[in-house]
Amino acid sequence: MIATGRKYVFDFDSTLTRVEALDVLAEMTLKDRSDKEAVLEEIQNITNLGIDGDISFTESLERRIKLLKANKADLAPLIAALRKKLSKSIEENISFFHDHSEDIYVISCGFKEFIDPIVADLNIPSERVYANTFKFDADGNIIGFDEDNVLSSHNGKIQCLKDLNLEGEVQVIGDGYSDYVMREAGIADKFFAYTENVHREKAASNADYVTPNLNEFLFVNDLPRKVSYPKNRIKILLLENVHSDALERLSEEGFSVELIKNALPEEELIERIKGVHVLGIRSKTQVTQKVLDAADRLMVVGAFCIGTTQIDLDAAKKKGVVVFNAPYSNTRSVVELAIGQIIMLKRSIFARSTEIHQGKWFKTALNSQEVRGKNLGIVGYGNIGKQLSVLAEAIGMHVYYYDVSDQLALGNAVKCNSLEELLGLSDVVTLHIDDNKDNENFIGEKEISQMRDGAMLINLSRGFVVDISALAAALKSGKIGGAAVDVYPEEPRSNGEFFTELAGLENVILTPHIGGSTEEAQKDIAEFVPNKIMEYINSGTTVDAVNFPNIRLPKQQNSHRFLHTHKNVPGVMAKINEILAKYEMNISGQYLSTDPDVGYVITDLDKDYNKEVIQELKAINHTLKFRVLY
Ligand SMILES: NC(=O)c1ccc[n+]([C@@H]2O[C@H](COP(=O)([O-])OP(=O)(O)OC[C@H]3O[C@@H](n4cnc5c(N)ncnc54)[C@H](O)[C@@H]3O)[C@@H](O)[C@H]2O)c1
Ligand SMILES: O=C(O)CC[C@@H](O)C(=O)O
Repeated sequence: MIATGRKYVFDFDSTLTRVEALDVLAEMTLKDRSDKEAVLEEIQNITNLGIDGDISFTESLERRIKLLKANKADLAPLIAALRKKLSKSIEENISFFHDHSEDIYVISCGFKEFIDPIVADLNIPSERVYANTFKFDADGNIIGFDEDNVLSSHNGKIQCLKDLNLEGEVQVIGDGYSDYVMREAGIADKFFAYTENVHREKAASNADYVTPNLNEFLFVNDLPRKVSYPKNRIKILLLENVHSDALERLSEEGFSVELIKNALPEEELIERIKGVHVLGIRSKTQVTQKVLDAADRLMVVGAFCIGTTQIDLDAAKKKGVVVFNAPYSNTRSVVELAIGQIIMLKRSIFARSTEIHQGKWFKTALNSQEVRGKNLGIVGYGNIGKQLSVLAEAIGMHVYYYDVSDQLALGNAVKCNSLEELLGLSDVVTLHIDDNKDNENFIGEKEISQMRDGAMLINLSRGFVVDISALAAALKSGKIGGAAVDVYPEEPRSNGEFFTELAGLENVILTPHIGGSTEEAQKDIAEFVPNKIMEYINSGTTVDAVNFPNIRLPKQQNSHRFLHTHKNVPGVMAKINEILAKYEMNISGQYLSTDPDVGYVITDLDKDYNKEVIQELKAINHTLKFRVLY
């Protein structure tokens, strides 16, 4: 795999290190000066002008050294600071520098006095470091640089590389235009614009290849590297305006993330899903069988909400696509809204408020009651229902609940054995059943007729749960005294026009599916779901996946991890182990999790093995997905 005769020429500042060394030196030497910020800005401007070739490099160097007012004594702390500033992916791939030491050169317009000790840690000896050197006065003050060094002159890197007369393919890796010029002059064969620390447009637009980190560079060159698959190659598409923290978190991890404000219709999603590894959605995007069929790379769907019926979970599983959601992040937000709505409905507040908006004063106690001592009927005693139960009791309500599954009563809440019983008892009925499609028209004409006259209805669960026409009729007739509705059978994909039969009816609070739309909930979701996604991508862990066998995996210890997802049919596990045995793999751990449809086998192995084993494992009948992690 190792290409013979290839030479790698690295830039130093902002490539091997995350910083420009002279900027760091300036921070040190100027730290007690009142004009520090202004001088620092000037130095940085001059640095950038020099890097982009907008002023001659010699001029940039002269001007910066004058402003720096540095001394020999400043170099030791500078070196100590730079040691801590190696670029992240350079640090991760130290073994590349050790294994290829003979073929690696540093050509920098920085200074050997600080570059040599830093790159020595990377096993690059001083004789393969080409850089400027300082001039000092008798007191050790830095007063200039060796002007005879080609690297102190404009485009000096060209001459330096020419003089080296390297054999074989020469690849230059650097962040600046001054690195590209070696390729432009025809002395280097390839220029990789290195953007891990800074993206310089002039360098990137001319590059043969833009590499966001060393892992990508090594991947492209098919060289051994720290990670099996560079994270920048993992494409994440986030829809429906999920909180920007999610974008930040996933981008910081190194993934390539795109954010779109709206949900996409099926045809558009089918186009956009190609090449996407992770899809992030909320409640509006339908991830159908057709979408999943079009998804050629999809590994994970993150539902940035509670509900997951918008996703064909079964089809996803059969394709080895894992789905995560955020089951608790917005629970409290929904509960608080429900409490507010119960009070607002019982006091007819929206009717009174609307009148004043229309210029009408109507002070009355008509249809205005306290909630204290009233009966609240909670249908669906799950995460939301239970929390609401506790808060409603705290404001003096009597709580009754009904759930299809056996749920323990909290506080003094009383369990009802049937929906009819609950409906007949409640002054306010609030729906918190799950988004199971069997719950369609769960509350219709019949159920409404079983409610107390003048009782209120709240729906914060799913739109299809209530027959809207039946509700509208009951509100008009006065059978129902008021309603709060947050969810609708049909909801638009993006903000704009919307119409419902309930619009304009008195004592009806209508909200656009915002039960979980609080800053707190969205921020929490933007942490919870990306963490699940990253855990799965980085380690294979599927804890809390909603459609997949759940398994928490131990940390990989200096091993490669094979993750094999297959249809749960007899013989696959045996076949996997037969192949591992055939290749005499040294297994350090093996984990299995299954459900009736899918088997998920994870094997940790010694790093040295015949790579043909991968092809054989992928070719096993009934394999749904296979990947290697390291
Ligand atoms: N409006 C919003 O913005 C918003 C925000 C969050 C959640 N939700 C929705 O709220 C609902 C509840 O969320 P949760 O986190 O409490 O869910 P959950 O799964 O914890 O609880 C749902 C409960 O409903 C029960 N249930 C299901 N069908 C039932 C039926 N027919 N009769 C009686 N009980 C039934 C279940 O057994 C379960 O205990 C979900 O539909 C969710 O999508 C809406
Ligand atoms: O934020 C959303 O789009 C959905 C909110 C809510 O219905 C949920 O399922 O969590």
